[in-house]
Amino acid sequence: MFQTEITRMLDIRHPILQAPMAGGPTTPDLAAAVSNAGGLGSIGAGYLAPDRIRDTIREIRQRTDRPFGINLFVPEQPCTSEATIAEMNDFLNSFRVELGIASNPSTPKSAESFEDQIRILLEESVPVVSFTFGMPSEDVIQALKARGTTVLGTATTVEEAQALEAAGVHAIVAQGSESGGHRGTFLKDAADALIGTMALVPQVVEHVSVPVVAAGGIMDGRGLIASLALGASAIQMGTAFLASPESGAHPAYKQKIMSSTEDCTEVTYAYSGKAARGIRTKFMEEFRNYQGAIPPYPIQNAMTRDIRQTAAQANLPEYMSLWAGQGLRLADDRSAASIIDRTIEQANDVVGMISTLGK
Ligand SMILES: Cc1cc2nc3c(=O)[nH]c(=O)nc-3n(C[C@H](O)[C@H](O)[C@H](O)COP(=O)(O)O)c2cc1C
Repeated sequence: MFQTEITRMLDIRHPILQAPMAGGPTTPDLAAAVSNAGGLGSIGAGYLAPDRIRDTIREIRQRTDRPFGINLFVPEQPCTSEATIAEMNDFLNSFRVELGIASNPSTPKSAESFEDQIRILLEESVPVVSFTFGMPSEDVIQALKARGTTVLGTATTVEEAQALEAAGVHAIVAQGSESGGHRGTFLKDAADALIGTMALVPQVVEHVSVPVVAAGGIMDGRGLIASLALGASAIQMGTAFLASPESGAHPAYKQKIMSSTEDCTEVTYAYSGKAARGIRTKFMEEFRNYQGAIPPYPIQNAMTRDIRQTAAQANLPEYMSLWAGQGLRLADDRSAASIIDRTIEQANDVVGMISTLGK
């Protein structure tokens, strides 16, 4: 048993958080399986409409009576010109031709209402709420706390961790640059905040007094013990769960996870306008030739949605966003519960091995 500040704070058996992964991978089945196995299951709800969030929370509650988390994107105020959007649309039309979809002259609706999403979380008294892409207002944090919710923020630098602590979060997810998915960076350019987990975690631990959760490239019990040694109170694993049967990731995406190598991921702005790490695709490669500016998140995300959705329907992973971290070669397709069990077993073995060192 590894008891830490986080296991006590979240009332979980193991210091393992399953990363919220918006866009489909995190299903009620996955979150509940992780929570039932003693970790903290969670749902990436950033793209979900408020009613869908409510339904999802209820579906999780039908499957577990253990704590679980819901994650939201802190909204941004994107600013771009009509000319940038038009130029991007022209470029994207070449992909649309390849996929046989009609050209898309208008910018689709880009984001759910954050206020309405928060209202549902307050009404449902969700056990844990986490945020990425920024800091919610102190009013939001206080309102959640008043409902008994534990609030987590995501930091990619020490400064972001300090800002989140000052805003009142209970704990901080330190997201190293190995991480799959979008960078949570919000106080500087994401390209200037690519700090690896091993360097980031102890620096954040030194500079904040709330517990720290290590994320990025952690795939098993070795990563758990390494993170605890760096001062983290828990780990958050995303890629490790992507190919599990409970994950809602597209079958072609799971297949790519299971067959890829550790050097095939890269950080791209192509799909969403925000830095994110994923398996290299034809879509990403063709963006290397793009000379214009990429509209910021969430505009670019909305502009590429039809391409990603059509590609998923046609089973064409080369046009899909295949977010994954650098540890993906250690991913396996076992059940979420067995991933948790094996992580703890392996962590115990590592502790045994370490205790023999120096004897
Ligand atoms: C497919 C995918 C989607 C993600 N979506 C979110 C999200 O919606 N919210 C969030 O806070 N983090 C998101 N992340 C990042 C994770 O929270 C976490 O930082 C990351 O998975 C840790 O690195 P790992 O993938 O190497 O385990 C996502 C990661 C992946 C792989």
